[in-house]
Amino acid sequence: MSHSRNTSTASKTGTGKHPPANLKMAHHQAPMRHVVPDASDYDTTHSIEARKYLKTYGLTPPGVDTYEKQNQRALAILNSRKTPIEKYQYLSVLRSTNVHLFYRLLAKNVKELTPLIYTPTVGEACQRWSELYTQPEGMYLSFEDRGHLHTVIQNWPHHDVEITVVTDGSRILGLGDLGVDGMGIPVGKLSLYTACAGIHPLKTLPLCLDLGTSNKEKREDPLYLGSRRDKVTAEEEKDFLDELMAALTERWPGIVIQYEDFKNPFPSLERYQETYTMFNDDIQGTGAVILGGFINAVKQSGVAPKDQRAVFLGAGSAGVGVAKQLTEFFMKEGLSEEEAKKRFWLVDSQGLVALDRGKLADHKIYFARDDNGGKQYKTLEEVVEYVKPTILMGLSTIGGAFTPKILERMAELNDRPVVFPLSNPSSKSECTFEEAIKYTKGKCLFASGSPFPTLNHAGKDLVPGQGNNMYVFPGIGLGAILSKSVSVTQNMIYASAEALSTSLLKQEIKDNWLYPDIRRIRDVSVIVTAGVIRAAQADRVDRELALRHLSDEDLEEYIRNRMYDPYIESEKVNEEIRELAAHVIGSPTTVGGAHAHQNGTNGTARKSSMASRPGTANGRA
Ligand SMILES: NC(=O)C1=CN([C@@H]2O[C@H](COP(=O)(O)OP(=O)(O)OC[C@H]3O[C@@H](n4cnc5c(N)ncnc54)[C@H](O)[C@@H]3O)[C@@H](O)[C@H]2O)C=CC1
Ligand SMILES: CC(=O)C(=O)O
Ligand SMILES: [Mg+2]
Repeated sequence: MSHSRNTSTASKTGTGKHPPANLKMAHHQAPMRHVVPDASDYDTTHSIEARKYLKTYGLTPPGVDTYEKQNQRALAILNSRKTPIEKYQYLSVLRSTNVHLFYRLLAKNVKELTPLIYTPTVGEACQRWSELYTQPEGMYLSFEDRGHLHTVIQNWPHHDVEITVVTDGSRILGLGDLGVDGMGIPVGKLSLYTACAGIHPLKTLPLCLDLGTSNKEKREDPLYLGSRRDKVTAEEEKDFLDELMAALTERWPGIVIQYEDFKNPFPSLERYQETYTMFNDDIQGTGAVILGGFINAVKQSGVAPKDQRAVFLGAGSAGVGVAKQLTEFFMKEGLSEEEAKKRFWLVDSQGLVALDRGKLADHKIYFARDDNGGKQYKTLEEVVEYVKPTILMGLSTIGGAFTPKILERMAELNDRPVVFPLSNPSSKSECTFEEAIKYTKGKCLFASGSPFPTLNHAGKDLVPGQGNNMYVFPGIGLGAILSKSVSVTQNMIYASAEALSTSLLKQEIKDNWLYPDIRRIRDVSVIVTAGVIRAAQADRVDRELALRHLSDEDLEEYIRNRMYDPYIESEKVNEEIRELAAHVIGSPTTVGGAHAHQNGTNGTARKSSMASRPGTANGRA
């Protein structure tokens, strides 16, 4: 697993200017490490002297790879795997056996690989987690562990965790309650934290809570690896989470905690958001990412906020989270709160959410309509006819719910209808990009939760936007970590959306994109992180006060320099050898008792190819 028992190369020996005392060598003594190698120590790019130093010499084939060759081999193996789930499995093995190679590969192929480690493939991986389980990739805490969570958490082998993504598996994407099989989500989200925001992989903790499952099929599946109990009550969950939050922050006081894919996450957000450095990705991250794209959509559609009419299919955590975030935007654009919230019509499995419909869940009341004249609108089609929306959002988990008829109607009603089918994975998307383009005759402003391929329409290549919280959560988390925020405020969330909306290049704007190219995600995450840090400062929740005095440019540079880079990480072992060699008088190139060889093209002075490149966002509009 990527979180192997041994600490990283860096933490074993230190990477500061002076080698630790126990590694200082007397004359003629060979430098050597007296620790068990960890998985990435077997990297085939390591030089011969590095292998001797790491005591992995003879344990890998004798040839020394270049990064390029190694990438090529890994890609060829990946491409030879036929199905997405087989590719997912190969990538999981790679992350466990050579974490830096995994992230080098991901960095170079982020657009191609993200759908394999994240939505949509992670959905199937979760559905089949117990069937396919081969290796530990995170931490599981069970309801039976209550009272002892603090002790169990001590078993996590890494001492410096900065961020955790925690789920109880009760609403995994649009796939329902998958119990502990939901572990794929924290693993996938944290891989994106590392790839997109450069949080060191060993500082991330994927966490899955086994609080039982309401999924009978799982409970009766002989291979299922969770407890067979039904879902615990809301009260029991609350007590468990109270203990969890205390235990996590006791072991790692600065930890940022991201809640993910809980069936009803509103109570925990309300309970912890001011006390802990936490946020809920499905409510807040999704709200922010959709606002970020929506700000750009408004510019293109030219419809003023007061004239917008938004119909949402789905009134759960994501639906309400997005509607709340857009409400805040409308208010900043000059509408009163009452006027702003009246721009929204939410539809759930019972139809239009209206006050006179009967008892409503607490989180739906804010947007419940009181102007429906006693009439209940049961279907989306009826609501579209009644509201005549400018915006159609899908956060319902119902694949295909945006029917050809509804899409055609949106195009009749608007010059540029906003159509965002945001449910995941692809099978749950309310429509495909192809359907949206076909039935709106290419008029719609489109973003989907899961990726769809580029299309040619009327002789023009159209690129679908991906309205997925992956554009913001890495920056929200990194911003909270670097600013050492005591909490994640609403202004920090809003700032992530605004920053995202400004991250497009001139060409991307010219091409009518709503979101930046995913291949630039690290640059985008720097911009989002900077926005989040500035908001933390404005709210005075930051504790890294020195950052307040940095110019915007210096702040971005500061962020870049703190991002994990898998190339630099792999070079650390060479750095250590150089430092040690400098202390071995008369044998600067003699390591492990053997004569040193040159390490091919992987020169130790190699510059990062990912981060630390100031000015990469120069073309930004
Ligand atoms: N694109 C993105 O970044 C994100 C997408 N999502 C997706 O949004 C979807 C919903 O997530 P949550 O809101 O957290 O789930 P949730 O379970 O809290 O809400 C689902 C909502 O859909 C409604 N619904 C269910 N069946 C329906 C039907 N037949 N007709 C109309 N409405 C129906 C439910 O009544 C509920 O209001 C999921 O598919 C999830 O993957 C969630 C977070 C982020
Ligand atoms: C993207 C995401 O967080 C979800 O679908 O739940
Ligand atoms: Mg989610």
